Amino acid sequence: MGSLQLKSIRKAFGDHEVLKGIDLEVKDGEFVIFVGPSGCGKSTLLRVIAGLEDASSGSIRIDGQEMATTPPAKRGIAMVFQSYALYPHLTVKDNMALGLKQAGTDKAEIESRVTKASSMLSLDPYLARRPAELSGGQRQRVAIGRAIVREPSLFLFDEPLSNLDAALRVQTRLEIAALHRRLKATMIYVTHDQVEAMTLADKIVVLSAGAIEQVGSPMELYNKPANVFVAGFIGSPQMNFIEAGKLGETGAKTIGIRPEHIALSRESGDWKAKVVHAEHLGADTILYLETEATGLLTVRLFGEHRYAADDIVFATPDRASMHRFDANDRAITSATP
Ligand SMILES: Nc1ncnc2c1ncn2[C@@H]1O[C@H](COP(=O)(O)OP(=O)(O)OP(=O)(O)O)[C@@H](O)[C@H]1O
Repeated sequence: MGSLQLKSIRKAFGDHEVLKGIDLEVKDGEFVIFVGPSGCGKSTLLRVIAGLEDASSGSIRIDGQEMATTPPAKRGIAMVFQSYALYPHLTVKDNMALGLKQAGTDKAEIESRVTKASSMLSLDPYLARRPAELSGGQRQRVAIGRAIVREPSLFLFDEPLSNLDAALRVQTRLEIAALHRRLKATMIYVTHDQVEAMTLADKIVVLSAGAIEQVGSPMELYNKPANVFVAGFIGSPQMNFIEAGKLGETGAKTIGIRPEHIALSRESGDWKAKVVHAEHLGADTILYLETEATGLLTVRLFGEHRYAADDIVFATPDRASMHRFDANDRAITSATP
């Protein structure tokens, strides 16, 4: 079990209100990811759920039980930090077992849980080592193992992969996805990484300045962003925003078009443009264009292309994939599907 309900959670540090009334439902077994710009309150929200910070007001329920006065150790939560927070003088095995020992768990039970977690995370060869003798990825697996042995109803991850290099991030990301499938536990995860958010989450929560902008599955957020903020935040490279008037569009203030929804040709198309810069990434080509009609435009083409700076090209948006936003930056949803 591990459902979570947050109602009107507020948190202020002095007169700085960091969380401005958060309402959120997380179902048992869901993988929920918090994303948002630096300083928007992601870590604070996670810490409030864990009980490491008290909310200024609001209600936190885990499996229906109010947690406001429940200390962190009694919430059935395990938290995995970016910094691993392992004890340097203890072996891997003792680091994993420590929380259970402190809780007075029976020796045989500790042995059995540590053995199970260690085999799940391929840590068996390292059980006698100390953290300093491990790679960053191995240390993070120990931190995850220490969380698993507690058999929590809720796992909280605060940017667990951000200290790892690119290859290890991918590997550990796949391990976390497999772990979620296997444990069927509820996981709440903070990240800056779009790929982590899009690939791991059942549900993404987009936060901005202490408030929720939108909650939805990765594809809902990509295909149907509720407002300009979410449209610009989800997706890389970022969506292009064009003043609707420039395109002769009435009834909208801003038109959004993703870089991957624009076709390019040397011969003809809707908008004549000059290539300002070309990034050849192998699988993709990212082009930055200057157009008279729309101003700066980013285009993402799949595969290799020979476009280069100063080339004259023609860009044509896929009109069916355009997003329309009103004067309040909210998405205009068409009446007809
Ligand atoms: N203990 C504290 N005392 C005062 N202000 C704090 C404290 N902890 C966080 N803040 C402030 O609260 C705001 C939100 O911080 P938080 O760490 O939750 O953001 P975040 O979204 O996790 O950011 P990042 O992505 O940079 O980690 C920031 O403005 C931060 O300075």
